[in-house]
Amino acid sequence: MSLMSLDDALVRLLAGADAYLQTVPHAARVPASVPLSDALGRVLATDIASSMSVPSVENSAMDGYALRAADVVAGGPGLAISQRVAAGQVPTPLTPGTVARIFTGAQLPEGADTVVMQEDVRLVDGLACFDAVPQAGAHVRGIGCDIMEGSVILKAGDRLGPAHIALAASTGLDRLPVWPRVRVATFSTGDELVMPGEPLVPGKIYNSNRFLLRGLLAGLDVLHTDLGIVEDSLDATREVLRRAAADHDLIVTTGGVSVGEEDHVRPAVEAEGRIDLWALAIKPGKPLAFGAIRREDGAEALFIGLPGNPVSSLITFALCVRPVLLRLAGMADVAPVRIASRADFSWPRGDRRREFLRARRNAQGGLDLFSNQLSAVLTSTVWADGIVDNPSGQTIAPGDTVQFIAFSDLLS
Ligand SMILES: Nc1nc2c(c(=O)[nH]1)N[C@H]1C(S)=C(S)[C@@H](COP(=O)(O)OP(=O)(O)OC[C@H]3O[C@@H](n4cnc5c(N)ncnc54)[C@H](O)[C@@H]3O)O[C@H]1N2
Ligand code: MOO
Repeated sequence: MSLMSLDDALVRLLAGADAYLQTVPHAARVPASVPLSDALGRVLATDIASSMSVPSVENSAMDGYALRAADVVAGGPGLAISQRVAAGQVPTPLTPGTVARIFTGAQLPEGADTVVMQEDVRLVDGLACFDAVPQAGAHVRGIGCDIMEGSVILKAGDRLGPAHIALAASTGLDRLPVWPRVRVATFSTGDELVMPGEPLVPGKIYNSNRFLLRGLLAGLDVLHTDLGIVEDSLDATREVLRRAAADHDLIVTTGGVSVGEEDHVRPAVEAEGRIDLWALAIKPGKPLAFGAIRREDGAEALFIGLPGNPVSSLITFALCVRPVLLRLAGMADVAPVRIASRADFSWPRGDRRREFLRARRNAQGGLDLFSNQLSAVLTSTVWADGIVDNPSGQTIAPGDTVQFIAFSDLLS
């Protein structure tokens, strides 16, 4: 079997996602305007420019006294306190030669250019006395020091996290335009699978991949339909694929994509659509399949078949399904961040395939490696907090620099 490089496969997968988006009827790709409280995890459909500056008026960064720096004489007799401004109040212009008592976030009186924090002010007979002349402009938050009116604060394609939504809120926006959620159907194949809670009769194993996919998809904020376990037969697999294609953008399966006679997924996809690529030069995850399933109306749903070994499922989801989902959701930049890191382990035999080794950051700033890297050993994925992206044939000695991808960047 000839294996495709991951980079080539990603080009094809993303081209497939882009081509799919072109086939979606215009009416189904209209951004929805959602309230901020529903925007978390959604992908922004347009750039957002702020209609106001933040802050919109000069205000104080400290509890203290607002004044004109030029009025202060170090060790002098002190200045009268002419007004008190709390946050939310509107001050009057500052009487020359006086100070205003002011609190954090309160608007600066016209004529004041500086705030002195209260710890640096002595009150003597009701006058504010200073031991030093403050630097003009100190502790003043200028108009627009966070956001200038008209500037772009959020970009089309941004995935909206808590900070994005808070930034929009700070400019008074109460709704944001987002793309529709991607619709994903999943099923597991394998007559050996039973669900947790059921008795484990001889020959069976528990279905862990179902929960893996559920969790991974929940983290990506898609509309997920879990079609359960499908028996190992060509007809049953074809029937579920047909059904799923009708109202989903992407179908993801686990298991049944290798070369055994009981691996019905690829033949079923070929019968109901087409396979565009199969088998990658990566370990784990070699037998990944990508293609499409025909719909009755002539359009297609995308298909990705993940290998059944649980670690292979997780790694191929992270490396291949996630970028496709993010692209379908409206994001341009879908590559995870690789961090150059120090290996505190040795890996004496590189593989012909590019390897993704389960590793964990240690307190010394290096990486430790899980002792068992078999693709059936799910324990490795809980122990690890990311993967080392190890090129084909590469051995690793302690102290070598390797490329690390954190699960936090890869699984959500
Ligand atoms: N002769 C060859 N055999 C295999 C090859 C090969 O190139 N030649 N490739 C191996 C590699 S690499 C992988 S990865 C697996 C992938 O096989 P499949 O995708 O067809 O998956 P299955 O055979 O159905 O299952 C593999 C393994 O994973 C377990 N499994 C499956 N589904 C689940 C699930 N939902 N939850 C938990 N565990 C699951 C299954 O019991 C098997 O142990 O093929 C190799 N074979
Ligand atoms: O590619 Mo398989 O996923 O190595 O075990």
